[in-house]
Amino acid sequence: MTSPIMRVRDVTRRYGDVVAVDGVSLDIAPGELVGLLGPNGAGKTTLINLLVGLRRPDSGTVELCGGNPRDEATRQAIGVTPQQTALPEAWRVGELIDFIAAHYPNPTNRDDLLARFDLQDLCSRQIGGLSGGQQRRVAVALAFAGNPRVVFLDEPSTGLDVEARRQLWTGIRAFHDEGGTVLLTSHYLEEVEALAQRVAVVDRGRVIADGSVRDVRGLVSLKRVSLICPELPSIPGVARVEHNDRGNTTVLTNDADHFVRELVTSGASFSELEIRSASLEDAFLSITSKHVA
Ligand SMILES: Nc1ncnc2c1ncn2[C@@H]1O[C@H](COP(=O)(O)OP(=O)(O)OP(=O)(O)O)[C@@H](O)[C@H]1O
Repeated sequence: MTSPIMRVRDVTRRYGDVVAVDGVSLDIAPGELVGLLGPNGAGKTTLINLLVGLRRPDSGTVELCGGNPRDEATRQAIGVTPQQTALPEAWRVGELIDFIAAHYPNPTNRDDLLARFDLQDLCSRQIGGLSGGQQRRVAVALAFAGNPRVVFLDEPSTGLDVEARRQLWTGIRAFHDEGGTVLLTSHYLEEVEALAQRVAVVDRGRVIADGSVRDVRGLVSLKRVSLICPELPSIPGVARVEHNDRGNTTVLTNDADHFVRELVTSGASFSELEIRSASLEDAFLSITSKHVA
């Protein structure tokens, strides 16, 4: 079996009392494109920061390209786009690409990089004059300027419209098709589905699911049934039940039709029944509760 290009072993990282990453182990093989999915505060950014050497683990080990991510030699093989970037406003896009590329021994050709991310028309524009979405596309393209082996993208398409997002995906895919390894975080299942083969779901600092995009898709085929039902009977096939203060009950289930049939057959009194598709957040809750159980 090929050695992993990223190897995380029993890693824990705390900030004061907050355990941001809690005993995580994760291997990523060369050429994989992996999506990290998880709700706000799950620990995704911290995991990336540990992998790129910006943070040190409190315990456990992190290996990148067979070395320590804090070594300069290792870092020359990677490209990173953080969640938030502040690009120099007075610089032109082409100047910034050249500046970043100059830090690497064998950088990507500037024209190829611009073409890959459909940025040719912006090359001589000043960064400060670009829209937020255009700046974000530049920030993502910069991760590829050093001709890296591995790229880390933290929420790459935040703030982008559908067209810009697709252009970005094309550039990321082209890198992956040439054998590049990518680890990206996203709140958009659609994005992970469009790009990744593998998804690791992170919640409260732990990897609670790790599988194919199809597996995770299966998790979000859940339906959210809300109703008022003072005495909800026990019905098989329910992933999660929540009651709120206003007397509403929410049920997550893979088979809403079956749930409703059983509810009616039980004779329980209910009102205000409503069925919707579950959100990704719901899916996280459902797998988290299974994980805890
Ligand atoms: N520098 C810091 N100091 C204190 N707490 C931090 C710091 N960075 C992160 N945390 C906390 O660690 C936990 C994990 O945060 P992290 O940013 O890794 O999550 P995330 O999954 O990337 O979230 P989001 O999707 O909102 O970006 C959160 O509870 C966060 O408040």
